[in-house]
Amino acid sequence: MKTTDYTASDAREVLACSLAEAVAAALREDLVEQARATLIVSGGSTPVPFFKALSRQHLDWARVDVTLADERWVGEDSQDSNTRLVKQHLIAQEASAAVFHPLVNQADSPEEGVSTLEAQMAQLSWPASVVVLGMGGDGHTASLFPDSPQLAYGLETDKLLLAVRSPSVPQARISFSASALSNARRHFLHVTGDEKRSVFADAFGGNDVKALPIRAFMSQALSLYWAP
Ligand SMILES: O=C(O)[C@H](O)[C@@H](O)[C@H](O)[C@H](O)COP(=O)(O)O
Repeated sequence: MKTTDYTASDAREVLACSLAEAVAAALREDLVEQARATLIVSGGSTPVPFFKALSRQHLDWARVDVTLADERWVGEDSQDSNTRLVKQHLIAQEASAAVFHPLVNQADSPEEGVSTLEAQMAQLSWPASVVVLGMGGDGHTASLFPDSPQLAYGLETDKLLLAVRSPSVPQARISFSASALSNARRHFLHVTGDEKRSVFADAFGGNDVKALPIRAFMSQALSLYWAP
C-alpha cells in the first residue's frame, strides 16, 4: 500500500478544517433557537487556515456577529491588524454575509476608545456561541499577558473590555476580559507546535492564573485543537 508523507502542515490543515466544522455546527445549533449568534475569534498567525475553512462553511451567516477576542490598536492597513486578517480570510466566501464588529475605532489610544467599544459590544447576543482562543508561548490568551500591568484587572473585572499595555508586545492592545470571554457556551483553544503543547501541559500542572493566563479558561469545558 502506498503511503504518503503526512507532514506537520497537513496535520495543521486537517486540524483547521476540523475546528471549522465544529464551530460551524455550534453556530447552526444556536441559530435554531436564537435570532443571532456571536462568534469571537482570536488573531495572530495560527488561525488563518481555520478562518479560510470556516469561511467556506454553509450556514445563515447574515445572522452571525463576528468580533475579535483582542486587537492591536493599529489601523486596518497595518500588517499587525487582526481586523485586516479577519476581513481578508474569514469574512469571505460563504461567510462574507457575516456582520464583523472591529475591536478598534478612531480614538488615539485603547484607553480613549474602550468605553465606546464596550457599549457597542454589549449590544451583541450574549452569551457568545463560540470563543476561539489562541495562546502565546508565555501562556497569554487574547491580550491577557503575564507581564501586563492590566492583567489582574483583566482577570477580575466584570467589564467586557479593557485597554492593555505589555512590555512583550510593541502595540497598545484592547482585549475582552476573562469574564467576558468566559461568558460563552463553547470555548476552543487552537494551538500548534511543540512549544505550545508544553506550555499547555504546564498550565495543567498548576493553578497560578497570573503566571499562565490560559488557566483562566481551564475551569470550564475547553476543546483543545492542537497539531504538531
Ligand atoms: O492578537 C493576538 O496576537 C492574538 O489574539 C493572541 O492572543 C494570539 O492568539 C497569540 O498571541 C498566539 O498568536 P500566534 O497564533 O501568532 O502564535
